[in-house]
Amino acid sequence: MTWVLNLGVGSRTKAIARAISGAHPDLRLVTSPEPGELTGVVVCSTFSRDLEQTLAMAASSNAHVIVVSEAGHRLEPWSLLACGATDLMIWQDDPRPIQARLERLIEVENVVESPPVADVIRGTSPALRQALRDLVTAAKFGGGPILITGETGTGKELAAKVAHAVSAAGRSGHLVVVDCTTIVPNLSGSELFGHERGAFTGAVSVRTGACAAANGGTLMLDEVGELPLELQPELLRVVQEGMYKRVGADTWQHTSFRLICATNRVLEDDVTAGRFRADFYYRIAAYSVQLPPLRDRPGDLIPLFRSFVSEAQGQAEPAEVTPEVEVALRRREYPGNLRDLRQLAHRVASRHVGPGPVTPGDLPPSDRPLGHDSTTDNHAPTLMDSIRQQLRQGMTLRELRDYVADLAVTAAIEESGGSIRAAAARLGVTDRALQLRRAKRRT
Ligand SMILES: Nc1ncnc2c1ncn2[C@@H]1O[C@H](COP(=O)(O)OP(=O)(O)OP(=O)(O)O)[C@@H](O)[C@H]1O
Repeated sequence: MTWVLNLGVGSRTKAIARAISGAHPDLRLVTSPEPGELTGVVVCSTFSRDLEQTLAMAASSNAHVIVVSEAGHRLEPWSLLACGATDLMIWQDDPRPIQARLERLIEVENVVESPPVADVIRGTSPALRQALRDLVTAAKFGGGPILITGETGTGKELAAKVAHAVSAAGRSGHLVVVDCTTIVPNLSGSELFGHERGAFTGAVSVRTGACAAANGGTLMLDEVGELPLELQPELLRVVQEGMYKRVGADTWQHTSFRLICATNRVLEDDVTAGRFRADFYYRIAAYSVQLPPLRDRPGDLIPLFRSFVSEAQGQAEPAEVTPEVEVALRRREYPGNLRDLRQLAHRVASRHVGPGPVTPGDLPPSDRPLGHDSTTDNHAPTLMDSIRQQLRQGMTLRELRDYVADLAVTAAIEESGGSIRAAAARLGVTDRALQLRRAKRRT
């Protein structure tokens, strides 16, 4: 569902909103949205003091907001984008530019929700959703190399598979994955370029390398930060000109593929330290997509655990978990991100016998929390008690929502060691939205 949000009161504002709503069959007008209504794509007029609040609400609902402004109305585009707006457009008495933008956003969302993406990279948290939008936009609507970054186990290889599947390259050729940690420099990149018979000791026959195998498809260089420095200019030539020579050959070969690179390193630092070539880096980083660590996707933890358990047991329905197990899972750390979570779920699946939920005894001893107290969520009754008390004192639903949100903000900032950026990522809002919220609550 797509929405036009008409927050303004002036007749001109309403006229604009009506014109926009006529621009797309799915668009609807709402005047005072509730968080649950902010699904899909939202277009709103800007004449509202509630705009920042709406943007914060939209960010946590995975909704897009295109802010439509009248010509001459001064707005701060960069701060609005930092607050979570998707774009800022000037109303020119023509709904078509807005319609075109909407159609693109809807197309990207549809691809993000389609089985080749959603069934492979599971999860619905705002941080992951944004990364998937970036990935789909680069893969489907851009043509250059894509650099996927993220901590170990965040799904970079899966993301490369998804990018291959949704890009034009996925329709004809194969996805060829090369793990750069396994490339032996003194074979001069035979894995990538192939070699002629007798090119070096052990080259008993001609070999076609990954560049040939990926022709018409996608070449993924996993752990690209480990690619030997001396091979980078040759690969740069392949990416730019589509030409390369097999090791020991005189003749040029032609190839054409989409390059996707993945790394958990900060390549800019490697460039500065001279460990990675700057020209190669800027070529492979035409589009950059950063996958969030699991700690920044708290809403995905339990659903993914449940689906990993059922996957390991060959069950269609996600496994249930008891509240104690849920608390223990939430308090655990996952340095290997999704890989850790999946392996833990598989260990649990080997012990758990259904029907019925996963129980504390299903957690292997080495995966159990230390001590008795940490297996129960002592905060839940306290919060409920305090909500009851506030209700008795006459707090409205809106005030209660703010009250709980304030507690969540405080907890996120505390747990992030005072870092607004990390807290904002955990809460699924932008840094600016969090700063604005705090500033507003202080006044
Ligand atoms: N969103 C996800 N949904 C389901 N499974 C996932 C998701 N992300 C990662 N996984 C699983 O986690 C494991 C690690 O994923 P993957 O190998 O793609 O991560 P990576 O970032 O490439 O890791 P590394 O940097 O260590 O190579 C795999 O078993 C993968 O199936």
